[in-house]
Amino acid sequence: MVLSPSEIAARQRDERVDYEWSIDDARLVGTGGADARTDARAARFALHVVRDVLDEQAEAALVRSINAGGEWTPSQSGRRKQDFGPKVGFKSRRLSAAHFGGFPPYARALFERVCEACAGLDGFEAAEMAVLEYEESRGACIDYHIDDAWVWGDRIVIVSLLAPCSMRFRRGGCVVRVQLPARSALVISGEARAFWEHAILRSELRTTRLSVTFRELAPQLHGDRQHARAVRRLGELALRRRAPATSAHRVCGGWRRVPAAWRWAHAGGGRSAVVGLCVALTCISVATALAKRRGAC
Ligand SMILES: O=C(O)CCC(=O)C(=O)O
Ligand SMILES: [Fe+2]
Repeated sequence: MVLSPSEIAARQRDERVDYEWSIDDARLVGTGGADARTDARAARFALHVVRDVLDEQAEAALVRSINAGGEWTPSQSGRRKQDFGPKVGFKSRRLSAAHFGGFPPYARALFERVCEACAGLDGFEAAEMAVLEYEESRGACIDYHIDDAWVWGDRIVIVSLLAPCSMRFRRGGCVVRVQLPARSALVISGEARAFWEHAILRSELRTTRLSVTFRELAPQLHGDRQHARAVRRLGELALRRRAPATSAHRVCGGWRRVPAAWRWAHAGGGRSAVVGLCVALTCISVATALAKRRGAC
């Protein structure tokens, strides 16, 4: 069923919240709407929210880097995004990293800070970093969804910037509301990741908020021959390995910051360049030989 924006807004207004997720003691607090059915659904719901992974100064610097370093593109439901990761064909279930040039320079410090602050991120290899902007004047929001599990792994890490918001989780009619303060990190994994849809309602955003989401690849992609190249390239260029001294921009730059000629060569133009050069050299030698012969005559 496809709902119009006004129908979605009406449903969102009517939605009852059964539980609030209490950040500081990591448990659900019933709001009075809960009953035995919702209790059973919520029994194994768990999240990890960590306050103040950044201080205000670090947050301001990060927002400056985001705005200075990347190009915003319009996304759904009034959001704008900057996406660093593979191209994902959601219908075809194909992944390509041919144009992936790495995360922007600020990503490494942020990722390391988040890994230090949050438990349970051992072995997390970020394959995508997505920055979203929710501007309240555009009525930005994100509708209920579950992040695609064929491409993304169990853990999703979201850093909230500039404004607090609440994210709702829903499963079979049971709704949990989670407060996300600015500068906090949220790790969605386990049941909350696999079975609960999440959303941010229009009505629960008062001022502009940014979020930075890190995703790891689904484990089955690592053994999938069809995606072997893409997986290797993501592993080499995202965050995991240190940049070789001569090509720091490959890890940290992203295509926009790389000189056009380099970008072209690495995007597949290199082979054509070699062929072009060979043709040109052959033409020059033929022309020179002809000229010599003419001179000799
Ligand atoms: O912006 C957020 O906090 C949530 C983003 C999200 O759920 C998504 O991109 O799938
Ligand atoms: Fe999501």
